Amino acid sequence: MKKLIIIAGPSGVGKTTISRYLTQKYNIPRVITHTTRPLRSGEQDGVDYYFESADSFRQLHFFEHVKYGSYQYGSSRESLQKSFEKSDIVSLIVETAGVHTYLQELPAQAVFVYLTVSEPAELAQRLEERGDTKSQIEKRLHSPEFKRDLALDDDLLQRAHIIKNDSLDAAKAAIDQLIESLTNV
Ligand SMILES: Nc1nc2c(ncn2[C@@H]2O[C@H](COP(=O)(O)OP(=O)(O)O)[C@@H](O)[C@H]2O)c(=O)[nH]1
Ligand SMILES: Nc1ncnc2c1ncn2[C@@H]1O[C@H](COP(=O)(O)OP(=O)(O)O)[C@@H](O)[C@H]1O
Repeated sequence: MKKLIIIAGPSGVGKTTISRYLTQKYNIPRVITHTTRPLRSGEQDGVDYYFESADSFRQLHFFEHVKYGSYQYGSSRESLQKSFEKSDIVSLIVETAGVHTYLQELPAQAVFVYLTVSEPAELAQRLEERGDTKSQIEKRLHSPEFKRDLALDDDLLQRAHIIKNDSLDAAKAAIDQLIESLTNV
């Protein structure tokens, strides 16, 4: 059975870090999604996202898409298929509306991982260390989407594997356990 590990959580919590760990340790590819937001320093088109214009974004075939902050984000059917051609287990980073869509549309395949931290105030510092500018951080932290993704509704809470990422080593150990449980069935 194919499995889609859906990773969600607020900005700076470690979604990208954990998905990279899955690729490095388990060869689990990430479904590359599409966005109209500009590249951050260090990001690459086709690796971190497919960076789109408003026009090119409109022409894609989306499984689901959302507006987050000032930009559009979406996962295309093509990208999902491409990842499943490489591996039976793939990961996908989406915000919580996207999680709802996948849990509804692919209930048997979707494995939902929600990352948290004990001190949300630490997230701003992580974003700063990542190299986000002060104005990007301010905008993000004040967006309604960021505030919403600090917690889960009851529906999502029931389906979530909640992993605390205060310590990266502890989070990786929790992910290791999850992967073991998926590959032992
Ligand atoms: N629903 C949905 N959300 C996405 C998709 N791609 C990225 N996101 C979410 O968009 C939000 C903003 O992503 P990004 O600008 O990279 O910021 P970051 O969370 O600080 O790394 C994050 O919560 C992502 O999970 C997508 O294809 N669909
Ligand atoms: N447990 C942790 N403790 C401290 N810093 C972390 C931890 N996990 C990730 N980071 C760092 O925090 C920053 C944000 O992580 P990232 O994976 O980009 O978050 P997200 O994709 O959820 O926005 C990165 O610089 C990353 O190296």
